[in-house]
Amino acid sequence: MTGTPGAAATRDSETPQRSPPCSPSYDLTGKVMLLGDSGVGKTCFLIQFKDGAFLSGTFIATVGIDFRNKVVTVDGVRVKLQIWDTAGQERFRSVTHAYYRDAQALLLLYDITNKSSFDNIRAWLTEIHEYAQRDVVIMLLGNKADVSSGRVIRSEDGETLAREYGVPFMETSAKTGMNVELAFLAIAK
Ligand SMILES: Nc1nc2c(ncn2[C@@H]2O[C@H](COP(=O)(O)OP(=O)(O)OP(=O)(O)O)[C@@H](O)[C@H]2O)c(=O)[nH]1
Repeated sequence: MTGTPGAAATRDSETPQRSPPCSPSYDLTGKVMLLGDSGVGKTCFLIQFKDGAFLSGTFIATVGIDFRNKVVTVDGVRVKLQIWDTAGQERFRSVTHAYYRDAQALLLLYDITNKSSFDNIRAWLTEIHEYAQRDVVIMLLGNKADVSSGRVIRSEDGETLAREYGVPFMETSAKTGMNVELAFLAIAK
């Protein structure tokens, strides 16, 4: 096939060397969703990744769904991540389910200071298996790892649960930025 000018989808799949001069500043695109109970830190996690900032203070729950783009470079390939930040509240579940199907990767968060957010991970995984693509990449994240005194979920508990479901795991902090970029880079691979 000859290259059609303006066909972004075609250019996205090409290597950087083969891109025409007016190509977009990325080679591939990927859709990532942030999932987990309300208050686990999904919005803060996304803001930390996108802007390197932490929103402290009043907690404003996400309504429905929102997204941001960020280009990352993985093994020399520029990947534009379209990151969907979902509302954790139950009442928005039917809205967010509609977006699962398009996601190539899911970051599933719990809060290490909140036991129910950890206990609900099994229910989240059930929903994921029901609504997402079969080959979706999933990573489990124990967020708020900067809070040492309020910790109720041990790192080993996160590891054990992740092993049971065959998904990678790490602890993160949207506050300090610990492992935030690493998590996105790992799923972008
Ligand atoms: N100490 C600490 N606090 C955090 C961290 N991440 C988020 N928070 C706080 O946790 C609260 C909830 O964060 P959000 O990012 O709004 O939570 P969410 O998961 O997006 O919530 P919904 O939009 O309702 O689904 C806010 O008060 C944040 O400041 C973190 O890594 N460490």
